[in-house]
Amino acid sequence: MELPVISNNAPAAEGGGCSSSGCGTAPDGLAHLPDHIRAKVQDHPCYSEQAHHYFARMHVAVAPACNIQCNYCNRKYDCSNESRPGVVSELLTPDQAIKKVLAVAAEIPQMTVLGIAGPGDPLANPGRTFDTFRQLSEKAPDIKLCVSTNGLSLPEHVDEIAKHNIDHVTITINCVDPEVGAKIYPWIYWENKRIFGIEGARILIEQQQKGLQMLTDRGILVKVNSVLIPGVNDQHLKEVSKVVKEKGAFLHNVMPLIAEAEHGTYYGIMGQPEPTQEMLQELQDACAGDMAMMRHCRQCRADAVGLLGEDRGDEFTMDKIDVMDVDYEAAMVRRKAVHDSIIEKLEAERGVAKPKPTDIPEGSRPVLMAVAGKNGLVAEHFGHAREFLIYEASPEGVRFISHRKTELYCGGMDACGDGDVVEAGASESLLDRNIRILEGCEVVLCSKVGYEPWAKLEAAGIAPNGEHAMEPIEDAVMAVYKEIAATGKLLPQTDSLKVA
Ligand SMILES: C[S@@+](CC[C@H](N)C(=O)[O-])C[C@H]1O[C@@H](n2cnc3c(N)ncnc32)[C@H](O)[C@@H]1O
Ligand code: SF4
Repeated sequence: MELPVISNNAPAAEGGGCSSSGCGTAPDGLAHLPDHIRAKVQDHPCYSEQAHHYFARMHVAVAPACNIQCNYCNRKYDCSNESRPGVVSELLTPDQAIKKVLAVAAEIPQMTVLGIAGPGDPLANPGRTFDTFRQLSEKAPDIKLCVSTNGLSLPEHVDEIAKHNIDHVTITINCVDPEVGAKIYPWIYWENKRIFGIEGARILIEQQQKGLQMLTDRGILVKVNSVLIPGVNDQHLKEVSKVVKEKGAFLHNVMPLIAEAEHGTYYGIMGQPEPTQEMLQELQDACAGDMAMMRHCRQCRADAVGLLGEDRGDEFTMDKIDVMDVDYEAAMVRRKAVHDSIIEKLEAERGVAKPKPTDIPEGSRPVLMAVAGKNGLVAEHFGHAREFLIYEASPEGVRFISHRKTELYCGGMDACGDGDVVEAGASESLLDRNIRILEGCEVVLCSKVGYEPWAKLEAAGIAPNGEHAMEPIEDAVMAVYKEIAATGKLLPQTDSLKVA
């Protein structure tokens, strides 16, 4: 069954959907979806860019084992500051997981989605995984269920997935060519033996493609994750996007490889380079012609809790949960009220198709802006932001590009830049590093910024802007773009931008 695709890719073709607020169609591209599909994605923070500002997710780490080895994965390494896939602090039994989900859902009513994504492969631990799903579908029917898998055992579990009403499945597909696969997967465990190299990759690819087809035939939404590995599959992922789209995948999430040597992965140890921001965006744009792309993935831990981009896992460790008194029946009433009010707001936003901006001169160049945002608003102090959302403003409108992670650089009471600046290393302060991370952006929008970061941002050619605090992000970005356009600095002959 061919599923309709979320049109969250921009620049949009004429008449196409677009996430941009200025391209003449509804933001987030959900408006054109059939009602039953929209209902599945509009409150799912991974499937809808708009929803991720408001709705939270959680993962429970019930699945320790894996049936393949990826050259980028080492599930053993944990560190409280570490937020990346496969890493967990506490492995849970299914019963503990249920307790935790009910406690978190009662505490965070906007938590709509429960995923099992490891720390190994959920389908290599089917007993623990499906026990968790079975209990949850009985005890918390208002929570959407998701599973992430490498796909090796997917075909044999599709019926069970359907039985538990799991209508969102993520498959990691890094290649459709076994020769490429052999460079990513040293071995798989298949029919009680280890199979190495090209033969192992061939079986894995076959199983992934078969599982994908079986899911989409049943109308289950599939997101495909692909890890972008420079020099290994960077030239190949466009083909992957095309193939999975043909099989009915709903969304493609191309994620950057994380390959730090201290994580102890094969790639990390071998010095395999990670992709740059530009490589990632270029590839996402290239694949966008074939299907809808996810650009807001935060590559969560296997026990993440909260909005994408935040991790509240420390508030919900089992020792804390064990002493919580949860009345889930009562919580469900509150959860429904919160859910419905957010959906109402999102529907109202979607109903207002913003026209293409008229007061931007023809031929104006696009501008990248970094936003310290929260809940869809320009809401964070520059010094408090742990990530910046990157938007592109152009004559077509505003589109979300990506996020960039930063670190709290201010150790003082006032994190707006007036406290003690923490050193990142011998040669660079965290503030300097954060500013380097924002390279390529010409404006930073935040609710407040201190004197020191202000001066350093300006020196780096990035205009700090605190004029749009608490405004909706896309409106604020467009307002600043128009201000810049009015100065005439966006036309082709202009060299550098300086906002007055
Ligand atoms: C930890 S896995 C768990 C689910 C399942 N085992 C799988 O691989 O799909 C979740 C996602 O993180 C990705 N991932 C794991 N380690 C990574 C790394 N070092 N860099 C980028 N992505 C990584 C996986 O490819 C997968 O898409
Ligand atoms: S399939 Fe998932 S859990 Fe297994 S090695 Fe690969 S990334 Fe790690």
